[in-house]
Amino acid sequence: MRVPAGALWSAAGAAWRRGFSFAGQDVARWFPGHMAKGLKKMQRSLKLVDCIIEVHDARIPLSGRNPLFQEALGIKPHLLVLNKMDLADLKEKQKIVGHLNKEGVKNVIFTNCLKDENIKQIVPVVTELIEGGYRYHRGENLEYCIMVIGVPNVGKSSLINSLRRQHLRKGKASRVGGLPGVTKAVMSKIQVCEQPLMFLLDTPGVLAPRIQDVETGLKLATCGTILDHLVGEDIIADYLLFTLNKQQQFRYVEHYDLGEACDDIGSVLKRIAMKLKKIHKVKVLTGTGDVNVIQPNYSAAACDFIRNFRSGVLGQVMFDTAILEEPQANNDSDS
Ligand SMILES: Nc1nc2c(ncn2[C@@H]2O[C@H](COP(=O)(O)OP(=O)(O)OP(=O)(O)O)[C@@H](O)[C@H]2O)c(=O)[nH]1
Repeated sequence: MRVPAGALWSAAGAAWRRGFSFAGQDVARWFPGHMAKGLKKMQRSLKLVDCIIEVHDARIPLSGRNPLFQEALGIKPHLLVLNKMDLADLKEKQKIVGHLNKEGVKNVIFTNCLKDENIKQIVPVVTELIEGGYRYHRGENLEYCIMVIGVPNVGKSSLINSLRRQHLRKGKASRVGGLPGVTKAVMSKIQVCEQPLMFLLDTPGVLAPRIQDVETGLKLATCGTILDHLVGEDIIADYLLFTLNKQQQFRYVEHYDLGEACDDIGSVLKRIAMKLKKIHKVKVLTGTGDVNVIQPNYSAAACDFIRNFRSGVLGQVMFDTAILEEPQANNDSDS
């Protein structure tokens, strides 16, 4: 039975954090250097490419994308695929698309690569973009070549596999992983469609995300685009709890049988650990020597909380609602 959100919003809610404290976080450490190399590799293959499909996470449609790639890779027809739509709260979908349009991103498709949702929309849009552009005038060569790019773990390999399932009825061509940075192989050309003949270059997921501030870094981390240990599971779990509460997404309360929502990560993790029976022995130094104390395993609880969120069990979330509310400058250039 689902408990109504209002019932979980106890009087304590009034005392909850209005903002998240980002003090002491060093985002410069969060992104490994190999990502810069990826862009160089992509530039080398660019001559082959007719269109770029940029994949990003639908839960962070307005943050973390790196607009520098456009400069580095040149002006090519561009489609933004906002993947993992099954995990995103898309009540404000039209607003999101409007915001992106104003930023110059004209072509946006929301997808779920695990269930092949909306995947069939991609080839017609890409075909139209290429034929409407410079390529159409090049004549005889009717083979289209597409480059897939994006920050780590947003589903680039899953998209390629999904396109193949939809158009070729073929199985996996591209390795899919649960951790950021799985796609490291040299770029290979993978056929995704027969009519028109279309190939994709599966690129490494090495576009460095753009981190304007610590909060953007935390959004990216919570969505799994940075290895958790670089940021710290405890910090990710705390930011996740803050976001779930702010959006009144209280499924975690039911899932972990907590009774009511709470804004204190320490007590939430303690209760999760107890429920999951995740406890461990810790040596405590006392005046009379070492004593073994049984304590809740906060790290294990944090990992479980984050993993369940990423699998969708704790409900859908939109991390960029605040950006949608901000006034936006009109930057209506081609993208
Ligand atoms: N819920 C959900 N999960 C998805 C979707 N697409 C991909 N995933 C999962 O996201 C994780 C990353 O997917 P990949 O396809 O490996 O992502 P990638 O961008 O190629 O990753 P890198 O190799 O790190 O660059 C995997 O666990 C996928 O199963 C989706 O639409 N919905």
